[in-house]
Amino acid sequence: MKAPENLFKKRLLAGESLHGLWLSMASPVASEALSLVGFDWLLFDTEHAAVDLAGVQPLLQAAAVGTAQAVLRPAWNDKVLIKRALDMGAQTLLIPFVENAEEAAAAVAATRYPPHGIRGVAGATRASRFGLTSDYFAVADREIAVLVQIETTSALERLEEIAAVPGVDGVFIGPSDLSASMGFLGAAGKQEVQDVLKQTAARIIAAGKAPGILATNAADARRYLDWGYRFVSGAVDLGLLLRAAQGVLADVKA
Ligand SMILES: O=C(O)C(=O)C[C@H](O)[C@@H](O)CO
Repeated sequence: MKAPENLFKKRLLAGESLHGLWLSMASPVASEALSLVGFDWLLFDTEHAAVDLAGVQPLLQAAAVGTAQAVLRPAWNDKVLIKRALDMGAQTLLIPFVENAEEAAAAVAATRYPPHGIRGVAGATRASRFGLTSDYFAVADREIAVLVQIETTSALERLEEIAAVPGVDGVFIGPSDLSASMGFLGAAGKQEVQDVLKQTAARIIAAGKAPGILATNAADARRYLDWGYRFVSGAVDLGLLLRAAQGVLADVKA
Protein backbone atom coordinates (compact mmCIF):
# COMPACT_ATOMS: atom_id res chain seq x y z
CA MET A 1 0.00 0.00 0.00
CA LYS A 2 1.26 3.46 -0.94
CA ALA A 3 1.27 6.47 1.38
CA PRO A 4 -1.48 9.01 0.65
CA GLU A 5 -0.76 11.86 -1.74
CA ASN A 6 -1.43 15.38 -0.49
CA LEU A 7 -3.87 16.64 -3.11
CA PHE A 8 -4.21 20.02 -1.38
CA LYS A 9 -0.47 20.62 -1.79
CA LYS A 10 -0.36 19.22 -5.31
CA ARG A 11 -3.22 21.43 -6.51
CA LEU A 12 -2.02 24.53 -4.63
CA LEU A 13 1.48 24.26 -6.06
CA ALA A 14 -0.05 23.70 -9.51
CA GLY A 15 -1.64 27.15 -9.24
CA GLU A 16 -5.25 26.16 -8.63
CA SER A 17 -7.63 28.15 -6.44
CA LEU A 18 -8.99 25.98 -3.66
CA HIS A 19 -12.32 26.62 -1.99
CA GLY A 20 -12.65 25.78 1.68
CA LEU A 21 -14.79 25.92 4.75
CA TRP A 22 -13.67 26.74 8.30
CA LEU A 23 -14.87 24.25 10.92
CA SER A 24 -14.84 25.09 14.60
CA MET A 25 -17.69 22.88 15.85
CA ALA A 26 -15.47 19.79 16.06
CA SER A 27 -18.35 17.58 14.96
CA PRO A 28 -17.45 14.36 13.10
CA VAL A 29 -20.96 14.26 11.63
CA ALA A 30 -20.63 17.81 10.27
CA SER A 31 -17.14 16.98 9.06
CA GLU A 32 -18.34 13.95 7.11
CA ALA A 33 -21.40 15.69 5.68
CA LEU A 34 -19.57 18.86 4.69
CA SER A 35 -16.77 16.89 3.07
CA LEU A 36 -19.40 15.43 0.74
CA VAL A 37 -20.59 18.88 -0.42
CA GLY A 38 -17.69 19.36 -2.82
CA PHE A 39 -15.34 21.79 -1.07
CA ASP A 40 -11.65 21.35 -1.82
CA TRP A 41 -10.63 21.64 1.82
CA LEU A 42 -11.98 21.80 5.33
CA LEU A 43 -10.09 23.61 8.07
CA PHE A 44 -10.22 22.00 11.49
CA ASP A 45 -9.46 24.58 14.13
CA THR A 46 -7.98 23.51 17.44
CA GLU A 47 -6.77 26.99 18.44
CA HIS A 48 -10.14 28.53 19.22
CA ALA A 49 -12.39 25.44 19.18
CA ALA A 50 -13.37 23.31 22.15
CA VAL A 51 -11.46 20.26 21.01
CA ASP A 52 -8.17 18.72 22.02
CA LEU A 53 -6.03 16.53 19.82
CA ALA A 54 -7.80 13.30 20.84
CA GLY A 55 -10.92 14.73 19.25
CA VAL A 56 -9.17 15.53 15.99
CA GLN A 57 -8.60 12.03 14.66
CA PRO A 58 -12.37 11.31 14.27
CA LEU A 59 -12.72 14.61 12.38
CA LEU A 60 -9.98 13.60 9.94
CA GLN A 61 -11.49 10.13 9.51
CA ALA A 62 -14.89 11.63 8.80
CA ALA A 63 -13.54 14.16 6.30
CA ALA A 64 -11.75 11.42 4.37
CA VAL A 65 -15.13 10.14 3.16
CA GLY A 66 -15.67 13.10 0.81
CA THR A 67 -13.80 15.33 -1.61
CA ALA A 68 -12.33 17.76 0.90
CA GLN A 69 -8.73 17.64 1.99
CA ALA A 70 -8.18 18.26 5.69
CA VAL A 71 -6.23 21.28 6.87
CA LEU A 72 -5.52 21.29 10.59
CA ARG A 73 -4.71 24.35 12.67
CA PRO A 74 -2.77 23.31 15.79
CA ALA A 75 -3.46 25.42 18.86
CA TRP A 76 0.02 26.92 18.57
CA ASN A 77 3.31 26.75 16.66
CA ASP A 78 4.49 23.94 18.88
CA LYS A 79 6.62 20.97 17.83
CA VAL A 80 4.71 18.49 20.00
CA LEU A 81 1.27 19.59 18.79
CA ILE A 82 2.57 19.49 15.22
CA LYS A 83 4.08 16.00 15.63
CA ARG A 84 0.86 14.64 17.07
CA ALA A 85 -1.28 16.22 14.35
CA LEU A 86 0.95 14.70 11.66
CA ASP A 87 0.84 11.26 13.30
CA MET A 88 -2.96 11.45 13.18
CA GLY A 89 -2.73 11.82 9.44
CA ALA A 90 -3.04 15.56 8.93
CA GLN A 91 -0.88 16.38 5.91
CA THR A 92 -1.60 20.09 5.68
CA LEU A 93 -1.10 22.31 8.71
CA LEU A 94 -2.02 25.94 9.23
CA ILE A 95 0.42 27.23 11.82
CA PRO A 96 -0.93 30.17 13.82
CA PHE A 97 0.87 33.32 14.88
CA VAL A 98 4.10 33.10 12.90
CA GLU A 99 5.98 36.32 13.58
CA ASN A 100 9.29 35.91 11.77
CA ALA A 101 11.45 33.66 9.58
CA GLU A 102 12.85 31.77 12.59
CA GLU A 103 9.37 30.79 13.73
CA ALA A 104 8.42 29.77 10.20
CA ALA A 105 11.59 27.66 9.94
CA ALA A 106 10.83 26.04 13.30
CA ALA A 107 7.33 25.13 12.08
CA VAL A 108 8.74 23.54 8.93
CA ALA A 109 11.41 21.65 10.91
CA ALA A 110 8.73 20.25 13.21
CA THR A 111 7.06 18.65 10.17
CA ARG A 112 10.22 17.03 8.74
CA TYR A 113 11.98 13.86 9.79
CA PRO A 114 15.73 13.98 10.48
CA PRO A 115 18.05 14.99 8.92
CA HIS A 116 15.78 17.74 7.54
CA GLY A 117 13.91 18.39 10.77
CA ILE A 118 13.04 17.15 14.21
CA ARG A 119 9.80 15.21 13.78
CA GLY A 120 9.72 12.19 16.08
CA VAL A 121 9.36 8.79 14.46
CA ALA A 122 6.47 6.45 15.18
CA GLY A 123 5.79 3.24 13.29
CA ALA A 124 2.10 2.54 13.34
CA THR A 125 0.17 5.77 13.14
CA ARG A 126 -2.83 6.78 11.08
CA ALA A 127 -0.39 8.85 8.97
CA SER A 128 1.37 5.70 7.73
CA ARG A 129 -1.91 3.78 7.47
CA PHE A 130 -0.94 2.13 10.74
CA GLY A 131 2.36 0.95 9.31
CA LEU A 132 0.80 -0.77 6.29
CA THR A 133 2.30 1.62 3.72
CA SER A 134 5.61 0.61 2.17
CA ASP A 135 6.88 4.13 1.42
CA TYR A 136 5.62 6.45 4.19
CA PHE A 137 9.03 7.49 5.54
CA ALA A 138 10.34 8.04 2.01
CA VAL A 139 7.57 10.43 0.98
CA ALA A 140 6.24 11.91 4.24
CA ASP A 141 8.22 15.18 4.13
CA ARG A 142 7.30 15.77 0.50
CA GLU A 143 3.59 15.23 1.11
CA ILE A 144 3.29 17.69 4.01
CA ALA A 145 2.14 21.23 3.33
CA VAL A 146 3.00 24.03 5.73
CA LEU A 147 0.81 27.12 5.68
CA VAL A 148 1.89 29.89 8.02
CA GLN A 149 -0.53 32.39 9.46
CA ILE A 150 0.38 36.04 9.71
CA GLU A 151 -1.69 37.77 12.33
CA THR A 152 0.07 40.99 13.33
CA THR A 153 1.44 44.15 11.82
CA SER A 154 4.95 43.17 12.96
CA ALA A 155 4.69 39.86 11.08
CA LEU A 156 3.35 41.75 8.08
CA GLU A 157 6.53 43.87 8.04
CA ARG A 158 8.51 40.62 7.76
CA LEU A 159 6.20 38.95 5.26
CA GLU A 160 8.82 38.51 2.53
CA GLU A 161 11.36 36.88 4.87
CA ILE A 162 8.68 34.57 6.29
CA ALA A 163 7.45 33.59 2.83
CA ALA A 164 11.01 32.90 1.68
CA VAL A 165 11.54 30.13 4.24
CA PRO A 166 11.99 26.80 2.40
CA GLY A 167 9.11 24.47 3.10
CA VAL A 168 6.54 27.23 3.55
CA ASP A 169 3.92 26.45 0.92
CA GLY A 170 1.42 29.19 1.62
CA VAL A 171 0.84 32.30 3.72
CA PHE A 172 -2.56 32.70 5.34
CA ILE A 173 -4.11 35.89 6.63
CA GLY A 174 -6.53 35.84 9.55
CA PRO A 175 -8.49 39.08 9.09
CA SER A 176 -9.74 39.12 12.71
CA ASP A 177 -6.34 39.06 14.35
CA LEU A 178 -4.69 41.27 11.76
CA SER A 179 -7.40 43.91 12.07
CA ALA A 180 -7.08 43.77 15.87
CA SER A 181 -3.33 44.26 15.57
CA MET A 182 -3.99 47.28 13.32
CA GLY A 183 -6.17 48.82 16.03
CA PHE A 184 -9.53 47.81 14.53
CA LEU A 185 -10.68 45.01 16.85
CA GLY A 186 -13.81 43.35 15.45
CA ALA A 187 -13.76 45.52 12.33
CA ALA A 188 -12.05 43.50 9.60
CA GLY A 189 -14.38 45.10 7.06
CA LYS A 190 -12.93 48.58 7.64
CA GLN A 191 -11.45 50.12 4.48
CA GLU A 192 -7.96 50.46 6.03
CA VAL A 193 -7.94 46.72 6.79
CA GLN A 194 -9.32 45.73 3.41
CA ASP A 195 -6.67 47.84 1.67
CA VAL A 196 -3.97 45.98 3.60
CA LEU A 197 -5.54 42.60 2.77
CA LYS A 198 -5.44 43.49 -0.92
CA GLN A 199 -1.82 44.67 -0.82
CA THR A 200 -0.85 41.59 1.20
CA ALA A 201 -2.17 39.16 -1.41
CA ALA A 202 0.00 40.90 -4.02
CA ARG A 203 3.05 40.77 -1.73
CA ILE A 204 2.62 37.04 -1.04
CA ILE A 205 2.25 36.33 -4.76
CA ALA A 206 5.34 38.45 -5.52
CA ALA A 207 7.20 36.40 -2.91
CA GLY A 208 6.33 33.28 -4.87
CA LYS A 209 3.97 31.69 -2.38
CA ALA A 210 0.22 30.97 -2.37
CA PRO A 211 -1.92 33.42 -0.40
CA GLY A 212 -4.86 32.21 1.69
CA ILE A 213 -7.49 33.91 3.80
CA LEU A 214 -10.58 33.35 5.90
CA ALA A 215 -13.82 34.92 4.66
CA THR A 216 -17.06 34.50 6.53
CA ASN A 217 -19.38 34.92 3.56
CA ALA A 218 -19.38 34.32 -0.18
CA ALA A 219 -19.20 38.00 -1.17
CA ASP A 220 -16.00 38.52 0.84
CA ALA A 221 -14.60 35.21 -0.49
CA ARG A 222 -15.20 36.27 -4.10
CA ARG A 223 -13.51 39.64 -3.50
CA TYR A 224 -10.50 37.93 -1.91
CA LEU A 225 -10.28 35.48 -4.84
CA ASP A 226 -10.34 38.47 -7.21
CA TRP A 227 -7.41 39.97 -5.29
CA GLY A 228 -5.40 36.79 -5.85
CA TYR A 229 -5.99 34.77 -2.70
CA ARG A 230 -5.91 31.11 -3.73
CA PHE A 231 -7.03 29.12 -0.72
CA VAL A 232 -10.06 30.88 0.63
CA SER A 233 -12.47 29.70 3.26
CA GLY A 234 -15.91 30.95 2.27
CA ALA A 235 -17.66 30.54 5.62
CA VAL A 236 -17.45 29.22 9.18
CA ASP A 237 -19.61 26.22 10.18
CA LEU A 238 -21.13 27.90 13.23
CA GLY A 239 -21.91 31.03 11.23
CA LEU A 240 -23.70 28.96 8.61
CA LEU A 241 -25.75 27.15 11.22
CA LEU A 242 -26.72 30.28 13.10
CA ARG A 243 -27.59 32.26 9.97
CA ALA A 244 -29.79 29.40 8.74
CA ALA A 245 -31.44 29.00 12.14
CA GLN A 246 -32.12 32.72 12.46
CA GLY A 247 -33.63 32.69 8.97
CA VAL A 248 -35.95 29.81 9.84
CA LEU A 249 -37.07 31.52 13.03
CA ALA A 250 -37.74 34.77 11.18
CA ASP A 251 -39.64 32.96 8.40
CA VAL A 252 -41.75 30.95 10.82
CA LYS A 253 -42.66 34.06 12.78
CA ALA A 254 -43.43 36.15 9.69
O1 LIG B 1 -7.57 36.10 12.64
C1 LIG B 1 -8.43 35.33 12.17
O2 LIG B 1 -9.33 35.73 11.40
C2 LIG B 1 -8.32 33.93 12.52
O3 LIG B 1 -7.27 33.46 12.90
C3 LIG B 1 -9.58 33.11 12.52
C4 LIG B 1 -10.18 33.20 13.89
O4 LIG B 1 -9.45 32.39 14.75
C5 LIG B 1 -11.65 32.86 14.00
O5 LIG B 1 -12.43 33.85 13.44
C6 LIG B 1 -12.04 31.53 13.47
O6 LIG B 1 -13.37 31.23 13.81
